[in-house]
Amino acid sequence: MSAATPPAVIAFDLDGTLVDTAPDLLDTLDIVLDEAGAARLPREETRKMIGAGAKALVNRGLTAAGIAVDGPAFEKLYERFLEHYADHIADHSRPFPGLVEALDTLSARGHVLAVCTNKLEYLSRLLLDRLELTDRFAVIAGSDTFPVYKPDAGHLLGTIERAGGLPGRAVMVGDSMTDVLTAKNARIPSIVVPFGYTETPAIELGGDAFIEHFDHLPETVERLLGRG
Ligand SMILES: O=C(O)COP(=O)(O)O
Ligand SMILES: [Mg+2]
Repeated sequence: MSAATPPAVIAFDLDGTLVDTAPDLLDTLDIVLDEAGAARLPREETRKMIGAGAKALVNRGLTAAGIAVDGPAFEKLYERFLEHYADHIADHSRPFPGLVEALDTLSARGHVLAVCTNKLEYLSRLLLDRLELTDRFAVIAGSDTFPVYKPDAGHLLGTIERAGGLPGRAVMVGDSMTDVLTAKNARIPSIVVPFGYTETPAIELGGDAFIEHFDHLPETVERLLGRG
C-alpha cells in the first residue's frame, strides 16, 4: 500500500454481528409488552424482529401481540423501551466469540474499523463503552447519525467517508438482509455472519461471502479487498 492509498474501511453492523444483544433487547420488549397489557411472545419469534432499530422492534412486537397502538400511546411505550434498555444495555449482551481477536488482526494490518448500525447512535456508544470496545472504531454511525439509514446506501457511504476511506476499498460485515441490501446499494462487498438475527437463513441472504466464525474474518476481508 503506498502512502497515498487510503486505508481499507471495514464497516460492521452492531446487533447480531459484533454483539449478541438479543437478551437485553428482548427482555426490554417483554417489559413493554407487560406494560401494554399484551402477552409476551416466544423468543424464536421476537429475535427475528431485531434489525431495523428499536422503534421497529417495539412496533413489530406490539403488532404481533395483537395490540394496535399509535400516536402518543405508542411514543410512550417507545420511550419506556429506550429508558429501560439504556439501563440494562449490557446486562447480558456480549461480543460474539472471536470478535476481539479478529478486530486486533484487522487493525494490525492497518485497516480502519467502523460501525454502521440501525441502533440509535447514543445507545450504540453506550453499549460499546460498557463492553470496552468503543476505542476500536474510528466511526460509530447509528440510524440517526445521517439523514438516511440502512438499507439506504448513504448510511454506509457516509460511514466510510467519515472513516477517511473510499467506497472502492471497503467491506460491510452484517447479519441481516438489511446489511446485504445496504452493501449492494452502495456497491460494496459484504460478508454475512450466521449467529445474528434474520428471518431468511444467513447463508441465503446473498452476501459476497459467508463466515461461520470470526476466526475466518481477516482472510475473507483480504479476499474481498483483493477483488476490487
Ligand atoms: O437494533 C436494531 O434493530 C438494528 O441494529 P443493527 O443494524 O446493528 O442490526
Ligand atoms: Mg444486525
